[in-house]
Amino acid sequence: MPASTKANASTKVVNVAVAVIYYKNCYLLGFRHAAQHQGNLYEFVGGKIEAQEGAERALIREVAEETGINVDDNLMVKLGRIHHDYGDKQVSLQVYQVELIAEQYEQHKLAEYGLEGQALKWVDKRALLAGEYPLPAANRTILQWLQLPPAIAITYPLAHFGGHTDPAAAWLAYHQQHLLPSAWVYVRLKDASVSRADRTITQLMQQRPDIQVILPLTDGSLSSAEIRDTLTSQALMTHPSISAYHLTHTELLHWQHSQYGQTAAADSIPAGQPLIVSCHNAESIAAANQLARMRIQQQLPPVIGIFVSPVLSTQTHPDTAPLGWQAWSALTKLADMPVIGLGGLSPSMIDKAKQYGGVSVAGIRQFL
Ligand SMILES: Nc1nc2c([nH]c(=O)n2[C@@H]2O[C@H](COP(=O)(O)OP(=O)(O)OP(=O)(O)O)[C@@H](O)[C@H]2O)c(=O)[nH]1
Repeated sequence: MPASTKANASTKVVNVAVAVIYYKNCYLLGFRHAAQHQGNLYEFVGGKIEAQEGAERALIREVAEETGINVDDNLMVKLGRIHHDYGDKQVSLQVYQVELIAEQYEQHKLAEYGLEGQALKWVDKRALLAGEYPLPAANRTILQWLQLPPAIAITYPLAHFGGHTDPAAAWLAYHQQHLLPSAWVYVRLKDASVSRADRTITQLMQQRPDIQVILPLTDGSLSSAEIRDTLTSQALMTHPSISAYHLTHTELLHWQHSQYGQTAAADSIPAGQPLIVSCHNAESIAAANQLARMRIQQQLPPVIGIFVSPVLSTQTHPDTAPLGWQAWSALTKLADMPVIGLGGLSPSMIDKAKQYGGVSVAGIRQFL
């Protein structure tokens, strides 16, 4: 690095394109030379975005320069953007997932060194996510993003079982039977009392210890501080099956506009888990980006995804006009975190969602 750049090292933000290259469960890592910034650590392939160069072009160039893999025609799905201050250097990472085709993987799977002499390694996703390969601190958020599955189930409302003498028992029996093995499930029981909902969710997690639960922070009308004050609720919040807390669009905007100021409002969002947020428009995506930046700055578990909805029309919200794939795609470009499609979708639409800029699809009927 030239001396003139060093003088501004702490203030200048370096824009970096990062490629999470994978084939099935194999992920490509490079190893940073000891003399490099964040040296002696693994990294995803990538490098600085040149002036006048977009992130995707930079990524194609860097991948070709560093590995010889031509990803010009590969589908790139944006995962998000991370601003990280290393103290000696500030970086803004624009992170994309790049899925190789079998032929590309076969051609490059035995390469031990890249074109710049750096060591390369294909690693198993499970070991990568378990932290077996030390990466720069900014990459912690990327590993959390990569936990998101391609499909997320959302539970039926209690009213769906209204014809039963004990709707909560029927809700429990149905979901216990129908959730797929190891499913991620956003558990909504907003039409039950909070204590009843929390008891039922706890029972579901006991009966199905394989599932990963996304837990609503509130019942949608009260602040998080006012609910979950029973022992059951407190135990629920820290249950090992909880993968993320969920904030609604309204809660997100409330957080942003809080009369107490953003720091106090942020304190009302529990620190312990990653967050998933619902967004319907550019305004709420901007708020989600703001929340995500704050979580990273405060070294709290990040915002791992946003539901952007409704993509298509749904039976549950027949009066809400759907965004349609094009408008949905335009919204995904604004997000600094992975986007999950919701509204009128089925698990088989994951490839279409990826083409339009999302990483996962979610829903009720087709997912249970
Ligand atoms: N390529 C890559 N860079 C990363 C990752 N995570 C991360 O924080 N970075 C940071 O992003 C910057 C990437 O810059 P770079 O690779 O083009 O440049 P460098 O600092 O290694 O070398 P240079 O300044 O001599 O060109 C570095 O500061 C690096 O620490 C990652 O996963 N891949």
